[in-house]
Amino acid sequence: MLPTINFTETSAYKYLADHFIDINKKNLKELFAEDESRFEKFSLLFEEILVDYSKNRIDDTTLALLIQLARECKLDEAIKAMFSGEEINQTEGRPVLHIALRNQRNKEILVNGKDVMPEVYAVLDKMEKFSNQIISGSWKGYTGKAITDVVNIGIGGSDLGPVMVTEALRAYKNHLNMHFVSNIDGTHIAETLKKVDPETTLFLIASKTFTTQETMTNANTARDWFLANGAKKEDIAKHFAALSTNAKDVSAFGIDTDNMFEFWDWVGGRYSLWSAIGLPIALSVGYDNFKQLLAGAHAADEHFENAEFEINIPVILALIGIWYINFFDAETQAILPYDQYMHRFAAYFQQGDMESNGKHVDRNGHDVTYETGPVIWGEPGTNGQHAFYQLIHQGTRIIPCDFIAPAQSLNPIGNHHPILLSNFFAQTEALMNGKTKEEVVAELKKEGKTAEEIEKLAPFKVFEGNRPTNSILLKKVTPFSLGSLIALYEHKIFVQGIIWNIFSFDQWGVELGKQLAKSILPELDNDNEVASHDGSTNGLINQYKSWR
Ligand SMILES: O=P(O)(O)OC[C@H]1O[C@@H](O)[C@H](O)[C@@H](O)[C@@H]1O
Repeated sequence: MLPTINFTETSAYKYLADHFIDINKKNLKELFAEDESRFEKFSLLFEEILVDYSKNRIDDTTLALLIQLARECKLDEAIKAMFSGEEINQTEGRPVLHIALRNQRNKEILVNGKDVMPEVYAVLDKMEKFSNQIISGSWKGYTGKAITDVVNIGIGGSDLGPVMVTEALRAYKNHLNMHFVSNIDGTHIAETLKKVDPETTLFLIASKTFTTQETMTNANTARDWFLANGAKKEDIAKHFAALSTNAKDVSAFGIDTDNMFEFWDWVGGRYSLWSAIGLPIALSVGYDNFKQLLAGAHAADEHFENAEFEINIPVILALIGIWYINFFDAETQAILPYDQYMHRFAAYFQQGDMESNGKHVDRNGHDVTYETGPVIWGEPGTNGQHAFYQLIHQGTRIIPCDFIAPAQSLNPIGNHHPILLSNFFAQTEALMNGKTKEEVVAELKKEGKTAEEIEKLAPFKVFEGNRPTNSILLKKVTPFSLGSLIALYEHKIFVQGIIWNIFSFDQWGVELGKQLAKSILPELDNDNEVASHDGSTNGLINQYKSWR
């Protein structure tokens, strides 16, 4: 059982509320001027990842109080509970053990008294064998040709993780063409099927439950297309595999359970890229790289489980997030990778964070009286700079940002990388220091503007600065470093959920829309006017019927 402490009733929270009044008067520039050792104090090096959190509106007292808050909320007990396989997903009656999927030290992890590691290793072995066969071409399609294209059909956690990682590790990929179909919109599968040949395509049907409407509809369409283009039912075994926890429905679909890669209900969908759901990753970059990804995540798990809170990256990042959300009223958090390969990283953690911590009921079943999970968003730099950074620099809202960049480029062409990184460094500096009126006036004078022009223009050119950022500098994006980075973010989400006293591993909020869609679908079968809903929904459905 997880602790159920209301963090706003802890003494640390009360001290933080007082301390906030002081910090809120200070700006980051002053904090740096006051303390020359901020960077040394407020940065952590883990493996080949440097996390600099010194450009945050914190000082020694803030951090000490935030850590006291974590202690009062019994974060240490919660971490132990997760790592030891307790049923911490209490609303679904399950443990939360993505850490077991990357456990590399042959340590037993017990679920209901049974060690899950032998099963985990058995599936990994099966993934290794299968991915080697597909990559080497020894696995043949129904006409004897090797597989050239892999189409992963899945949605949410059964899509976003593999998409994000295969893109982030594109520099490591082999000859296989990877495709991902998630949307129920027929366009997604139609456009994908135009690109592939049934004789050389492998379909992976990725669904934890094997009941998700979008995935099953897309899977049926793919199977129909396969059978309509020359293949026979018995050929399905060579071209369809399932990644699922639901063996019964997998075989009812017609997939041989030999081609089923299993995982378990203790793996949450949005934490499942480390499981059989990661098969497209193993296919795209090879099994050894997939194992490196797991190894990187495992290293981060060990850090999270064992490091003192003062030097624990997920704990520090989570607490700083709470500082902004619950004291500065920040509503969003931007994730800004300066790495084109990581272009889906923010989208991935949109699900990871928002589906985990978008909750308004605490672990006692009561409405919370404070804000919980932030809106997560972001795009890769420098694209974002030319689009939405205006609001980050000069808007009215505080938007804490994580800037992420690799020191070494996987495509070191000309001076692209130094230019990219000069922007990465410049942005956090600009956000922190801003530009004063005096600086603006001096600049305008230099440009030869008149006193009148200067007076008019100056207010618009002032940057107040004092805008907080974390900088995460990786030596290089490798399967190992990416695995670590993802796991650090996962654990950050866990820590925030513990402090907010919410359940981070269920997602009841996605069910209502699904239920209503199911009840509306039969109403769309005929042209009768609908009157069973509210006026707006009736009006929309009836207009749709008149236009289709
Ligand atoms: O893997 P499944 O069972 O098809 O589920 C896909 C997604 O379904 C969504 O409804 C859930 O909110 C996600 O968490 C999940 O990842």
